[in-house]
Amino acid sequence: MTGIRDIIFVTGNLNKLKEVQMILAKNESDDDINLINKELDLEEIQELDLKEIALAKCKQAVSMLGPGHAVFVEDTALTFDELNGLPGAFIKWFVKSLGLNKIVKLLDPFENKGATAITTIAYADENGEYHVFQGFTKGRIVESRGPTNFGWDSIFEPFESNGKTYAEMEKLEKNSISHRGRAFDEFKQFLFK
Ligand SMILES: O=P(O)(O)OP(=O)(O)OP(=O)(O)OC[C@H]1O[C@@H](n2cnc3c(O)ncnc32)[C@H](O)[C@@H]1O
Ligand SMILES: [Mg+2]
Repeated sequence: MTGIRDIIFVTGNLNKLKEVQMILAKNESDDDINLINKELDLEEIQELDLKEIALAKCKQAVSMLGPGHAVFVEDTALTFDELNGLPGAFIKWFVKSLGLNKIVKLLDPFENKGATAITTIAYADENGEYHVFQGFTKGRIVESRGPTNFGWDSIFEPFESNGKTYAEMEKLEKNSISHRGRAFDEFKQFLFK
């Protein structure tokens, strides 16, 4: 499919929105997305299955917006190697209730500080069909370094970043290796295939 398409992104997270706008700003072809942000209060089901969470979020968005729109949501998780998939999607509540320093301390008993950042995108097309895309970035949990304005950016050091935390990286650099950047690579491939 070619041309400009209106796609609604439902999120209340401005940091996320800014990254997604940057990621989608330039396409390889003439195709383009006109990204429309809607801030709807979506309930997040308590689940470990990331695809189920994103799909449930997207279905809620569709029921609030009505049929006929192309709409997507994304849900971002952080899993620790030693905690078998946790905190996963619950990372949001860990950041809110514990704060970054206590999250780092959770891993004190373990030598392995390995973690994986995962973005799951759930997209409902104009015909009401659902599609899911994911991106993964591996790294490790470190003492907080860099600005702390975006979630757990300052305690996650990707293996591909030459020792920088996400928070210490330029946005373009982060997007080029990030969980979000990779999930949107998949999404764009699907949209413009
Ligand atoms: O409205 P939505 O899109 O749901 O936005 P949210 O802030 O609720 O986001 P999530 O449900 O995906 O929760 C993910 C948590 O991880 C944080 N987060 C998301 N992407 C991140 C990134 O790239 N780097 C660091 N923290 C991130 C975010 O601030 C939340 O605390
Ligand atoms: Mg959320």
